[in-house]
Amino acid sequence: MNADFGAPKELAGGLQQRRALYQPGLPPSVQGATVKVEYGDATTTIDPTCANVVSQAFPSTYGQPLVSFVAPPADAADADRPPLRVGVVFSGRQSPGGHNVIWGLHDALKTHNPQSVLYGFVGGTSGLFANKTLEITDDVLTSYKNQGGFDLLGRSIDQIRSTKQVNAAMATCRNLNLDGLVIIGGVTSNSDAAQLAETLVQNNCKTKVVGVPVTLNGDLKNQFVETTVGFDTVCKVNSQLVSNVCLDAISAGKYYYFVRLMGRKASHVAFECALQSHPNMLILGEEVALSKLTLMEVINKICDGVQARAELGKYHGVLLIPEGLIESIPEMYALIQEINILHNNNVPVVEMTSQLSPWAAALFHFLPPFIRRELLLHQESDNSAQLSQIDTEQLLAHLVEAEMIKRTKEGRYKGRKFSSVCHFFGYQARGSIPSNFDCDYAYALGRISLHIVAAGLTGYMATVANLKDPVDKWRCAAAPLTAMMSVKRHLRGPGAIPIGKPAIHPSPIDLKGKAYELLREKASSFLLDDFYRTPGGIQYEGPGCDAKPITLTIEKQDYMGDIEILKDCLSKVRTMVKPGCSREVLKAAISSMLSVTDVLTVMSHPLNAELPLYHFN
Ligand SMILES: O=P(O)(O)OC[C@H]1O[C@](O)(CO)[C@@H](O)[C@@H]1O
Repeated sequence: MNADFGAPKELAGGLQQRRALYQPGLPPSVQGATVKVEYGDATTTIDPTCANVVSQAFPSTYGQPLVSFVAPPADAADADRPPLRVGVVFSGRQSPGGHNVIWGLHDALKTHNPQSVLYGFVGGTSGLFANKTLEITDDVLTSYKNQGGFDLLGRSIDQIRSTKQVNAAMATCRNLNLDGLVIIGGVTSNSDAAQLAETLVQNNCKTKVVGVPVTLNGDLKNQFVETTVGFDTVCKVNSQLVSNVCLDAISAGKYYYFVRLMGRKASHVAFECALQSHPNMLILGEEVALSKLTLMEVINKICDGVQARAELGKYHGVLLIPEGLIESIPEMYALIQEINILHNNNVPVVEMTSQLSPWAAALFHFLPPFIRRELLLHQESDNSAQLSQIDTEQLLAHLVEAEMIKRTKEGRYKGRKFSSVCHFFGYQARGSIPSNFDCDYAYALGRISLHIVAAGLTGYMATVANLKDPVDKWRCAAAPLTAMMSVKRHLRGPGAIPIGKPAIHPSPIDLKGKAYELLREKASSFLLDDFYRTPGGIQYEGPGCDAKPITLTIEKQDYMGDIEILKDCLSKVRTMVKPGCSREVLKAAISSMLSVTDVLTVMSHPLNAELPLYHFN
């Protein structure tokens, strides 16, 4: 582990230094030293059928109200603000923007009272357990502002769960006399934050626990949380990489690129990247799980696509695969579960295959050796397989090739030989310099975290609503972690019994949502027309620097659109179509050159009816 955490780092000239000077936008309500805290309705849980289980597991922190932070009235008396002692820990995996949470927290803490102290736990959760701290000061932060990675403090495991771990965390809180502990991470870390908050209350420990939604996966999403820190950056970087391989593919016309994207079980990253770069195929884990597609059905679906393209004389293509796809295929999921049980029973890896059920063993032996080895790796802290280590893209490419050879032999496929190249895009994007959106969002969440502690609230997550709007319209709030919890069930349907411990679970893609509907509409055009889009690299200044995730924008679209986007679209379209053209021609022109968000905005804008008129005035 790096012994040098917190040391100033040398920023290369140019972009990196300019980024360190970027001042994140801040919603007006949290710009001052104090905020007005408004309490809303008491909460239950996202899934009301689990309310009893959650309330029993969290007797002290269940049912707390929603909280909003608004600007105090101009004539409000300046209240006494005693100094606070706060700790912060990176618990979840690295995600671009994480450093800005600490920066925002630090600035709010010092504005609250300059005597306040912020401790960062060195080495993540293991630093929290061992009370290894670094005092965060403005000097320490200087070279980490708006920078990628989690290298200011580092991280270890995303887990504060066992009795030993919880007791160690509590001992540190007591030892440092902390008023607050801010835990940065995704669904697993925030579930653990809820449990720690409850335990601290029950043990009369004064430390207030706050969770911050930071994960590239974008899967901590619910009625309180619109998106997570890092998702935007990671999708932008990956979309650029995907679009690069699309252009490479179409240039030589000889390879199918199979690209697996990080994001764990939910397919948000792959979905967003598909909307940004328009590859030929996207296999969503959520669709596969819903339709209960077997591995060979997935393979046949891909082969049908390859064959349809070959009939048009196309022997290249780009296919996106979420890393969680493997667990969405029912028989693979069942096999992984059997392996997990063997791990939990401490069965040595060499003995595992002999202890699988007959059908699981048959499937296991059907798989190529590299996948077998990867499936046997020890599971993650959330009991899922080590998805980043399983080369699902290679498995699919291997099986598609075998199926295309079979179809050729049977005379069902007469095209050229199928040829593939595989990629896994994950770590490359995870360490990226964060986008403006992630810098602003993370900084605001850091500031909100301090207001949660100062208000004496525990077991809350810092949240921001209205994210699709400019920063001055963002609404700052806090939601109880227990309100986001549910319990896994044995069976589907009304008789289903909740089992296991309450937790915040990853939210899948909404297959009834507007973004999905849009993608479905475009699917056959994506497959056959090579409707590739080149979003380019992240823009930090100038046009495009304020772009938000497409999925966030579409789902939150109020259909009044943004007049500026509309005008921009019109000026581009003006160069493409003749005056008086039909609506269809206009729509085709818009679709061919603009992003799906822009198309949606333009086509659904109230001015749309007058487009041809407006366009040529
Ligand atoms: O390989 P690592 O660093 O342990 O983590 C990989 C996992 O972390 C994430 O990047 C973030 O949760 C996942 O998408 C991925 O499966």
